[in-house]
Amino acid sequence: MNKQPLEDIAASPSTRLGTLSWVGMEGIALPLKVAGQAIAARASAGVSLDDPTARGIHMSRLYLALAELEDQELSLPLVAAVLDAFLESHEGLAKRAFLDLEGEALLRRPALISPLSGWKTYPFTLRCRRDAQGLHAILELSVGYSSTCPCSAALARQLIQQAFDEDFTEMPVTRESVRAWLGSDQGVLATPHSQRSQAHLAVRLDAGRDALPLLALVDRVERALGTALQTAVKRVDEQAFALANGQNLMFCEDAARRLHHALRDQPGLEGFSLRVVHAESLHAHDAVARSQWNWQEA
Ligand SMILES: Nc1nc2c(ncn2[C@@H]2O[C@H](COP(=O)(O)OP(=O)(O)OP(=O)(O)O)[C@@H](O)[C@H]2O)c(=O)[nH]1
Repeated sequence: MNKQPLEDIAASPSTRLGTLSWVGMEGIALPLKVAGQAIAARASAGVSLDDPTARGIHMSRLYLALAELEDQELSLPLVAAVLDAFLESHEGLAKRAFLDLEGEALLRRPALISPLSGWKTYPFTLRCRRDAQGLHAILELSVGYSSTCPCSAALARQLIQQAFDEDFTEMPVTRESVRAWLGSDQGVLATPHSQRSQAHLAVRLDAGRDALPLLALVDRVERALGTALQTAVKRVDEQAFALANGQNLMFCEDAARRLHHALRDQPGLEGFSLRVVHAESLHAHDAVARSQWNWQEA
């Protein structure tokens, strides 16, 4: 073992002077607890280098401070404590500290009708910064849902009406014959197109609130859209899903407006930006809508 004192290059003066806006590490593997579940996450940890003469920051001090996040439910006070530790361990070097945590929240979601449930992942990134003004926190979250095209539904209904006119020329039409026709393939000879869709949210959190509103946001978004992707599904659930889609026909504009209003009603948000993406089955391209409230792109 080397008994000589270890040279500390980071502490030596830099030959080229200059401050740096961000220095740190990206892609650090880190176990987190989100909504009660242990998940594998990735952290980006950094500080500003505000001493123009200092050669480097102390990467190990940032890395070790992350251990605080390991076994406790992820919350804003916890992140604030880690960012404070970044700054305290870089006194005289850094005025701003940064921490991004990226992972997939794992939530148990109930079936629509049956007593079953299953797991769904929701990709998220929590982007936090600590500076002289305090803590700034942005939560990005993606929620999948189903969207059925209202135009396609109207066109399909028109075809069904035409088929009815052609098939029922004889009068009188009986209730039984119409009922049998409706239950046949001929009764639903055209179906609207629907697609798996994504809502991507970025919300600026009120740093005075402790809990991360991840579960509350997922619940609010899925309720507003009405057509959440399902986990465990029996036929009774599939039928309820078909009904939910029929009752919630949506262009991407409709989905974006629904979410805008739902997020405006969510307590603890200081602003948001949202983007909905309908991966059209009609086209090989996507239909996209965006909306913001009290938001400036970073
Ligand atoms: N600043 C900096 N360090 C790097 C970089 N790449 C690797 N490191 C290494 O990160 C390691 C940890 O740095 P420090 O936190 O300063 O380690 P230390 O000097 O043993 O720890 P302290 O005594 O707390 O300062 C060092 O061995 C550096 O060489 C880099 O690009 N910049």
